[in-house]
Amino acid sequence: MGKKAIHFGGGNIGRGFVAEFLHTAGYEVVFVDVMDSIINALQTTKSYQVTEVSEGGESTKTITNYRAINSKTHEADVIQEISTADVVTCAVGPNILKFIAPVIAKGIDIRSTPKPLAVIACENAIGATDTLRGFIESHTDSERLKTMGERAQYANSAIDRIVPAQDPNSGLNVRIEKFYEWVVEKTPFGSVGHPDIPAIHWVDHLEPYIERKLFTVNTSHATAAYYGRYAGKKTIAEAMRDSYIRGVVRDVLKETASLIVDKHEIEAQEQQEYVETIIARISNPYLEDSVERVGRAPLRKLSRKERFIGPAAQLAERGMKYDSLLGSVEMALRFQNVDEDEESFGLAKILKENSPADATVQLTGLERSHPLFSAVVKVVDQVQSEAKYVALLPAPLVGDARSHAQPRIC
Ligand SMILES: NC(=O)C1=CN([C@@H]2O[C@H](COP(=O)(O)OP(=O)(O)OC[C@H]3O[C@@H](n4cnc5c(N)ncnc54)[C@H](O)[C@@H]3O)[C@@H](O)[C@H]2O)C=CC1
Ligand SMILES: O=P(O)(O)OC[C@H]1O[C@](O)(CO)[C@@H](O)[C@@H]1O
Repeated sequence: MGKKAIHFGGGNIGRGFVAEFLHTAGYEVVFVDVMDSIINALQTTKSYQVTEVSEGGESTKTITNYRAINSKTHEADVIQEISTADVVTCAVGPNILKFIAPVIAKGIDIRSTPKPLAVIACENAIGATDTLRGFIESHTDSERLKTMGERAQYANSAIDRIVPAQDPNSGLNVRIEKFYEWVVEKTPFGSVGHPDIPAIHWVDHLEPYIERKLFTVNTSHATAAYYGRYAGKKTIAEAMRDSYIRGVVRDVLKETASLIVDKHEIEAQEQQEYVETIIARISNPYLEDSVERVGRAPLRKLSRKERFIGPAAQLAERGMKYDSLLGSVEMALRFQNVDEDEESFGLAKILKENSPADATVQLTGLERSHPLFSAVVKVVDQVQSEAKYVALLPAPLVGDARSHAQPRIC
């Protein structure tokens, strides 16, 4: 029998990154999703295309050998597929891991194949597979947990490839950037050995890779998104063409680079080259990437281990500079009430209903005694005060107040 991978989340990264490389590695891919339109499209087609776009032109790959199951309506089928699969991956968003865990737990529990299942969560989050594993274990009988290692092995990963929102008329086809990086821990596979997926860079220690990625790619990308949206830019490329925003992004990256070089064994020169690659990537004019997509889910992005508070907290602990990161936090706090982004409404509510210190605790998870805490409280206070000021103005003046609130943006 051929190799089989079950992939949760047939969205942009699922189709345009994970499935592409699983397919290239010779796996049959079984997509699992809850969105009828995606499942129907995957069930009624035999192939879709992944097109890499860059200055060098376009190059297209055709993805075949897949099936799809809707876990909302066919959970038992998903469980059966997992029981005989080689690999389970997911790209559903870190907040969805708890919803996919029960079905994975059931599939793992009935496995009788000699080789354990390899579980790799492909989310933008530190330790996403560990998080998924925690949820899977909480849905597994305590007696069965003792032998879990015979049935499943779990490895954390870092994934990097910009897949913007797609043209609604493009069906399953995906337009993406050429660059990609998929780094996965190899130690959890021990003597069994890791799955044979050539696109993966297998490493002993993931932390330097995932911190470097999250605190460079995602910190800079989200900074451009939040400053860009505030300045009325539509896309990240447009934001990055603005000399003020580009300068801010560079300042922020100087701070995260100082942490990465100080903490991990990465040379300053190597980090600088990485920074330049990332700036070029996020400035890519061939990717129509909206500031709303890149800024999405601000509550997650403002949380304790994430792209802003994560590095700023570590810099504060080391007595190093973090003020540019605070600027990104300030702009992220202004990503409120954005259409189709539930978290942006949650953010507005938290800021409206809490004191600056309580809002800081709720949003960032920072301990009140942490050296970064009071600086973030000040920023929260500032954003809350602006909202109160604007709320007091008669409606016709609100537009003016907003334009006065943007003097720093060219
Ligand atoms: N788009 C990008 O450039 C990158 C995204 N990522 C990460 O990949 C993950 C997915 O991102 P995208 O593909 O952009 O999002 P997306 O929204 O395009 O795809 C997510 C998919 O998950 C599905 N889903 C939601 N709940 C589900 C459930 N309970 N069971 C099965 N499927 C479910 C959705 O229907 C959707 O098809 C996120 O963690 C993101 O941070 C990482 C690197 C790059
Ligand atoms: O949901 P998140 O954390 O923004 O993840 C998607 C992000 O990951 C990246 O693709 C980088 O790999 C960004 O382009 C993109 O904004």
